[in-house]
Amino acid sequence: MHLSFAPLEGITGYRFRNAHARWFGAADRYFTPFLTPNQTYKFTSREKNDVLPENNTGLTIIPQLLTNNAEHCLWALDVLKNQGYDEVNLNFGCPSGTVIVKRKGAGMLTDLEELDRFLDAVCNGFSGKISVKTRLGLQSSDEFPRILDIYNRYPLSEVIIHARVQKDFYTGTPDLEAFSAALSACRHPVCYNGDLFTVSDYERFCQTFPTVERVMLGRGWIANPDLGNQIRGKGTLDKTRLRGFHDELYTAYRETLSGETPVLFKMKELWFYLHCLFEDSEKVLKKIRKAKRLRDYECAMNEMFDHALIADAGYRPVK
Ligand SMILES: Cc1cc2nc3c(=O)[nH]c(=O)nc-3n(C[C@H](O)[C@H](O)[C@H](O)COP(=O)(O)O)c2cc1C
Repeated sequence: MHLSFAPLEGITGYRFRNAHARWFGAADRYFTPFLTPNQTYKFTSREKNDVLPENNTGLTIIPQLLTNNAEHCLWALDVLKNQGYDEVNLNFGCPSGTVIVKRKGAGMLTDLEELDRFLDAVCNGFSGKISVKTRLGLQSSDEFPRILDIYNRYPLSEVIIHARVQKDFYTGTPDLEAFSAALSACRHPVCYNGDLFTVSDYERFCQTFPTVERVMLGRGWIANPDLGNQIRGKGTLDKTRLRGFHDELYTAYRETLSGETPVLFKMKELWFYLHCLFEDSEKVLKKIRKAKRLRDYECAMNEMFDHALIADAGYRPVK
């Protein structure tokens, strides 16, 4: 099975990916959180840093773009190609309201003629590989057959399906029936994404879909950074490695972000997921979330590491 680390904006940037790979072994591929090419024809420094080859040494990285403008997209593909990336992923899945109103992300699924024109221009203008990460539709997965007809017209290297529709955001359960229909009808390699949080989730999925060779894991792999190894039957999560991972990431944020507030913000986001690994973590998580200074954070974080680890932990949303 090919395991891809899903992009989570604000979390799985280059510092996270490097620390993850060092302490838990690299994912087969890491997708970057979306970069947003626009009329400035410039990436922000955050975006530049995230794809800089020297910030991603030894990792297989697929940069992801969020745009509905073919010219901006082709510019970005060219810049990325010159940096050595011969494969780029297009985001047709972001459900956020501010993205949808601009007809980007899952908003690209609103007007299928526009989607067709966009893919036509981008696929004809770029010689590298293009994959898409998509939702099943906006309101209903009944929309997907028509969307897939369009994907099937272009030489995409992969279709990654987050088996939900836009209006679900991240709630409810993935629509496996619609995924199954998509799997049969798609002429490209298909990668499944959605709610594989534990080894048992993964095994159940493989039993249901024995022909699927690619899955993408997001929240579950962040909540349990050892999930990939556990899926491969060689995971041995222990606090030493987890602490090493934490400390490397914490140090990297302190060295590269200015001031305590952005560092605290990043660490709080990480613990939103990571606390799932620890027994009785709710109270300590609250302390982490309330920390206003790094020294408060360190106290709360040390207290968290005093808690026992849960053996078969998986991501669970905070109540
Ligand atoms: C906070 C957050 C940020 C995300 N950022 C991105 C992103 O930049 N690009 C993208 O394609 N998907 C993004 N996603 C969606 C994930 O990549 C993934 O599709 C989703 O979490 C479902 O997979 P999972 O159930 O394994 O987590 C984001 C999700 C969350 C919760």
